[in-house]
Amino acid sequence: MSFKVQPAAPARPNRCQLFGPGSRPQIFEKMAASAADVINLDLEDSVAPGDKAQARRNVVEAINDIDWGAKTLSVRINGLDTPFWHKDLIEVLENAGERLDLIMIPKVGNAGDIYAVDALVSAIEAEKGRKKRIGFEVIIETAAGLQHVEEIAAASPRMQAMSLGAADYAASMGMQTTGIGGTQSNYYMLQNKEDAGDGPRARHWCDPWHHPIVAIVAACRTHGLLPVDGPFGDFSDDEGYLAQARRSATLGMVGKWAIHPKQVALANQVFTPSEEQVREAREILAAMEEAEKAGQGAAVYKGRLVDLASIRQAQVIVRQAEMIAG
Ligand SMILES: C[C@@H](C(=O)SCCNC(=O)CCNC(=O)[C@H](O)C(C)(C)COP(=O)(O)OP(=O)(O)OC[C@H]1O[C@@H](n2cnc3c(N)ncnc32)[C@H](O)[C@@H]1OP(=O)(O)O)[C@H](O)C(=O)O
Ligand SMILES: [Mg+2]
Repeated sequence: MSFKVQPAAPARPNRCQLFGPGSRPQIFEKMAASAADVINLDLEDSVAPGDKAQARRNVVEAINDIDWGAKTLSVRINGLDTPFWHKDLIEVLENAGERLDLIMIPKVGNAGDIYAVDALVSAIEAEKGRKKRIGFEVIIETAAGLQHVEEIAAASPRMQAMSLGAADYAASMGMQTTGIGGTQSNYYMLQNKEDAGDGPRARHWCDPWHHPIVAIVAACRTHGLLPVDGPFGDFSDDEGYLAQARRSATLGMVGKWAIHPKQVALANQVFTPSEEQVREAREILAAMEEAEKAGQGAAVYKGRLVDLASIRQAQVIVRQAEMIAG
């Protein structure tokens, strides 16, 4: 273990973030009634340029008037390369009440982007006498964002979470795909000719999102943030969504976006530890307690080795379950 102890991420559930365009106020009450842990009211890419001003007014009204219960409430502003982002912040933070929790900053390229938003948010908070400090979540969805992922994670004490935005990431990297997340038909390994013999050569699907996911998880875990998987665009493909979410959960992410309400239950299913997983984790902790009493650092559980690292792994699952249960 390094001398610097790994900081804990914010202790709040973040299994599913449900998005809705700020220009579509008819769905806001439905978003509030959903089972998502986090709500993202969008001012960015789901809102046409001509609708930005009205969308800001809709979002302010929704923050002030709708009962969002215990959900984390976030507004996604426009990118710093647009003429919209400063007005998003000024109009929302000057007019919305203390119910707002987070600002989501898209297409972040380096720590300087966070510094700029932090400076403006700090000035508005001070001027308006806002009591609750607004937190930040960011989207890693450009080549520059990925290159600077660690400095971005460390950029401000306001930072709480980081998501992968698969669509803009693919565009920025020049990837040959128009899909938003999931398996890509042309990204495969082909079985050796010799191994296939006379039969057809098998294809093994690779995961084009693996590298950015691991980079985001490592940056988040180093600096105490929540790593989150972004959108899966084909909302008619539940199996595809589940497969993507399971890969992200296995790699350490805590949740995934929903761009349609039917994806909320799928995310909650994957990112809530199952009773079986929790029981097994508790049994491992009990087995290790017995081993420690007997002066041993390792034990056998269901025919396999468990040791001090197994305690830390099991604690991740038990803590997740306890935090979700409240
Ligand atoms: C890719 C990058 C991104 O930016 S992703 C995030 C931005 N995108 C969005 O915010 C889109 C959010 N989703 C929607 O706008 C809609 O869900 C839709 C357009 C995808 C589909 O809407 P539609 O109304 O056609 O869908 P129906 O199946 O008819 O709806 C059924 C029912 O649900 C209600 N509904 C629809 N959407 C939502 C929602 N988001 N939340 C809550 N409820 C919703 C709808 O009103 C219907 O209700 P009913 O009539 O049954 O009462 C990323 O940055 C990257 O780069 O990767
Ligand atoms: Mg995007």
